[in-house]
Amino acid sequence: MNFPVLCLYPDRDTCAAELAQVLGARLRADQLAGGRARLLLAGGQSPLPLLGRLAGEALDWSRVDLSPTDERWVAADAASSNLQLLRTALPQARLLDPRQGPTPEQAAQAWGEQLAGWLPLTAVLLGMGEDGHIASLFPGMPGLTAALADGASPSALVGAAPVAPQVRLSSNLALLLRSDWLGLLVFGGAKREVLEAVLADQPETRQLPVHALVQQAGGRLQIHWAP
Ligand SMILES: O=C1O[C@H](COP(=O)(O)O)[C@@H](O)[C@H](O)[C@H]1O
Repeated sequence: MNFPVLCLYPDRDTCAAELAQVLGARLRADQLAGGRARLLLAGGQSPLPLLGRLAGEALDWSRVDLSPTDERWVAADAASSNLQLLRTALPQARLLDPRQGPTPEQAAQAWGEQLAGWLPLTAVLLGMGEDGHIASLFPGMPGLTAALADGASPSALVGAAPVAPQVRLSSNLALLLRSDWLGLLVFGGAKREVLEAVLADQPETRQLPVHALVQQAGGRLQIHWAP
């Protein structure tokens, strides 16, 4: 396996500023090439310092297609909605709501089909939980093996979180990997310990979704970490 690229920063603001520039440059390049830029961003807390800075990048946001990497099955405007997080920070982007159907299964199917039409993506920025989950692919959840399978068709699925809101929608790993730029944003000491164990291929980490990400993406993955 080629090792992921590790980018270590002294603090979260420095990390966010650097990432905003990197992502802005990627999105601009696809727009200058005459197309639309296509971006998937993690939800949760970690992207917060990044999003405001990203909004300040000189881009034609109306030509950026944006979707969360995963979503909680809550109202689109709920405080815990990943879409709401993105909509608040980047209102001018063309946002794709993962709620593309009346049930989680129907929504995941239709959302996955729309995302598959965006491939290859310009950039994907993932987050990670302390339990080693990425997007809404949680350790031990039903359907995890298929969701992480190398060579699966890019799609979306219904995920199951151990904490509320438990019903999730998530891109599968194959879809997340179909990106010209792939990053993992990780803050804090506890998550760093998880990552170091994964990078050392310690046996107890081999069932973790982030382990599958590291193994399958290898040197294409950039890990951005700050305390
Ligand atoms: O539930 C989720 O968790 C992860 C990690 O979130 P964080 O708050 O610890 O940064 C996130 O990447 C994912 O998109 C989200 O739905």
